[in-house]
Amino acid sequence: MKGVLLVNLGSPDNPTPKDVKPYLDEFLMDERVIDTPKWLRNIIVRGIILQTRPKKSAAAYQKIWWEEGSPLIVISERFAAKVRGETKMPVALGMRYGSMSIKNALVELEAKGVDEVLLVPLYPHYAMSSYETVVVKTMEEQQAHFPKMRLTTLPAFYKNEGYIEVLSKSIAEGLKNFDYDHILFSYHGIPERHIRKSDPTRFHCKIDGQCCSTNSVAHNTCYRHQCFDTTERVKAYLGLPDEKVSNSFQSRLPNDPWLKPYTDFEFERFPKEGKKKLAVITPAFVSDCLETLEEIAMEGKHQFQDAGGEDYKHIPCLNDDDAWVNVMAKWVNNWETTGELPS
Ligand SMILES: C=CC1=C(C)c2cc3[nH]c(cc4nc(cc5[nH]c(cc1n2)c(C)c5CCC(=O)O)C(CCC(=O)O)=C4C)c(C)c3C=C
Ligand SMILES: [Fe+2]
Ligand SMILES: [Fe+2]
Repeated sequence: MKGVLLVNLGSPDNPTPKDVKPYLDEFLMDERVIDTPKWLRNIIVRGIILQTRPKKSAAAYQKIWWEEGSPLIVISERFAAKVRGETKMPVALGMRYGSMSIKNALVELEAKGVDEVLLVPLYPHYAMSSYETVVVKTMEEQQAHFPKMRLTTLPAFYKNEGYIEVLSKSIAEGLKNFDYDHILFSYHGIPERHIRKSDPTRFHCKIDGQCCSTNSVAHNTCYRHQCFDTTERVKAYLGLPDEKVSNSFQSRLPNDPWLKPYTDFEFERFPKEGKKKLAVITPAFVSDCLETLEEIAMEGKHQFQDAGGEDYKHIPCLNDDDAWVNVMAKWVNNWETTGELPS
C-alpha cells in the first residue's frame, strides 16, 4: 500500500532555553548544516554557539509562539490534515529535528500497512541543509528500521507550474490594497561554500552575476539558481516590472560569507533610495515560522522603519491555503495512480 510522508524542519518543544538548546544541538550538529569536520563542529556548536544562542533564540520563539505550540508545527499539522482529506492514502507528518521524528512518522505509516512511501520534503528549493538532509535522514531510517519499505522522493518544486500559480496568487492577494514601491523576495540564506559543495560539475557555480542564469546541470542542486528562478517565474506570472522586484537572503550565522545581498542590509538601503513602501515575501518557506514571523514580520519592520521606511508588509507563506493543499493533493494522487512525479 502507498502512503505519504511530509517532512518539515521542526521546532523546539517549548520556547525556553532548556528546550531550545537540545533542538539547536541536533540541528547545528547536522553535518549538512555546519559542514566542518566533527571535532571542529563540536567546538563551534557546543563550545561557542550553544553557550549563548539558546537564550536569545528562546526569547525570539516566545514572541511568535501560539497557544497550540510552534507556528511551524501547528501550520504543518493543519496542512497535513487538509492533504489527508484529499487523498485515500495514509499521510504522516515528521520533522527533521526535534521530537516529531521522521522515524515515528514512518512507524505510523507502517502500522497502517504502508510499504511504499512518497517522501515530500516541505522545501521548494534544494539545499544540502534543508532538502538533502531530509532525504538522507529518511533513507537512513528506512534502511535501519524499515528495510521492506520502498521510498520515492518528490523533487524540489521551485519551478512547478501549479506551485508558481498558487504562490503568485497568494502574493497578488497580499499586495491587494497595499501601495508598494518595491517587493523583496527574501530567501533563507546559506553559506556560499554550500553552493560550491552542491555543484556536481565542480566549476559551474562561481556565485557571480552569470552562473545562475547560464544553463547547467548544476542548477538541479543550486539553491541560488532555484531561488532566483522562483522569483523570475512569479514576476512573469504577475507581470511585475523588473525594477520593482529584487532578491535577498536572510538568517545567517557569523564568520562565513553567506549568499548576498543580505536581507537586513536591504532593509537599511531601500528607504535611502526612496523605496519607502515595501512588501516582503519569503518563498523559501512553505509555512510561517520563526524566520518569517519574528525576523521578517517583526524585526524586519523595525529595521526598515528605523532606516526611514514608511509602509511595510510581510506577505504570509502558503501555510494551509486550500489552493496549495489542492496542488499537493494533485501531486500525491497522481503518484498513487501513475507512479509519476511532478516536474
Ligand atoms: C529554506 C530552508 C532552510 C535552510 C536552507 C536553512 C539553512 C540553515 N539554517 C541555519 C540555522 C538556523 N535556522 C534556524 C531556523 C529555521 N531555519 C529554517 C529553514 C532553513 N534553514 C526554518 C524553517 C527555521 C525556523 C524553525 C522554527 O521553529 O520556526 C535556526 C533556529 C533559530 C535561531 O536560533 O535563529 C538556526 C540556528 C543554518 C546554519 C543553515 C545553513 C547552513
Ligand atoms: Fe535555518
Ligand atoms: Fe548557480
